[in-house]
Amino acid sequence: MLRIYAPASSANISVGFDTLGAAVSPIDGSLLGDVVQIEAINSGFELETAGYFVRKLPKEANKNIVYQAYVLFSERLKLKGSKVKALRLTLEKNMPIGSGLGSSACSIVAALVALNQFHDAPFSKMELLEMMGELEGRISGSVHYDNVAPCYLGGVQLMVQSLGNICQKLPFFDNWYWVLAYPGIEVSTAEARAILPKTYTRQDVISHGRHLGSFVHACHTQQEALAAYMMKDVIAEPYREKLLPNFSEVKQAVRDLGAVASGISGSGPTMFAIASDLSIAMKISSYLENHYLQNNEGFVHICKVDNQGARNLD
Ligand SMILES: Nc1ncnc2c1ncn2[C@@H]1O[C@H](COP(=O)(O)OP(=O)(O)OP(=O)(O)O)[C@@H](O)[C@H]1O
Ligand SMILES: N[C@@H](CCO)C(=O)O
Repeated sequence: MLRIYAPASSANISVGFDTLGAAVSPIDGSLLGDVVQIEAINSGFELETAGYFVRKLPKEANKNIVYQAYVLFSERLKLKGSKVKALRLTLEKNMPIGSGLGSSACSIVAALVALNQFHDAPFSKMELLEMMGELEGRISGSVHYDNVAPCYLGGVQLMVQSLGNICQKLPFFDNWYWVLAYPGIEVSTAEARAILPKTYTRQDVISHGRHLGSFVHACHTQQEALAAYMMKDVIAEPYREKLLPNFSEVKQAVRDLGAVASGISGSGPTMFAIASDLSIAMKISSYLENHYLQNNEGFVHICKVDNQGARNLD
């Protein structure tokens, strides 16, 4: 029996819409992600579901993205001249849906990594990642890798999507704490994408290029202050902030508490704030608990970048 854990991720990092994403793990050692278990059975295929957020999943099994991952994996395996084994998949759905923490990515990545290992790795990393992107595209309406890539491979990933590589790992700042606050409400990624403009002004395009280029340069040259300063979003945040409760007020407050950067995690409603010091991260965490959470499904975690990505639990 195999048990694969796939961690939460924070896409965009303000400055890299659809092109940057970080895998994250709570510093208290708790697991923030989905788990997929796979075991051999005598014949056919079975899907079981468990976990706190299972009640939020579609009732029809074939709408569960884990089922679709199984179908896609089987089709691709057939193209390689092999057949899928008889197996039972169990999804432990620990991640809230529509959270901005890459919930569907966690399920997709855990399922495909488990299926690949169970069949003795017929697919390369990039082949598997391409399938992950396809499945993520079915959910959000367009293929984007900024959750699945870090969730699968760990670290902060830049989507290069060229010359045989979907992504490459960026050097980052080991001392940065990510305070992630999920308010407990749902924002659909597809809807949060639909409200974005179809075109941007030349000024926005120039600003975006300058911010992203400078951010990547700052990561490579380890200029922490420059990287934090460049974490500005002209593509999504101005149009999405209305989907988040009191976003601009809360953003200002976490800045006043010492966050070096803050913004929307993925398509929201989770907010992230970055602190280079644990005591500041703790102050921000308690502020967000008291001022950003909307109900008792919400939570705040102080995290660091998870450099491992998807992994075996046993
Ligand atoms: N295993 C699964 N996990 C999460 N969502 C699933 C799963 N299977 C099917 N879905 C459906 O996919 C959609 C996920 O929506 P959406 O992309 O907004 O959420 P998300 O992946 O949780 O977003 P985010 O990346 O912001 O966390 C929902 O309609 C949900 O019912
Ligand atoms: N880059 C995607 C991430 C979705 O989690 C978006 O912002 O729509």
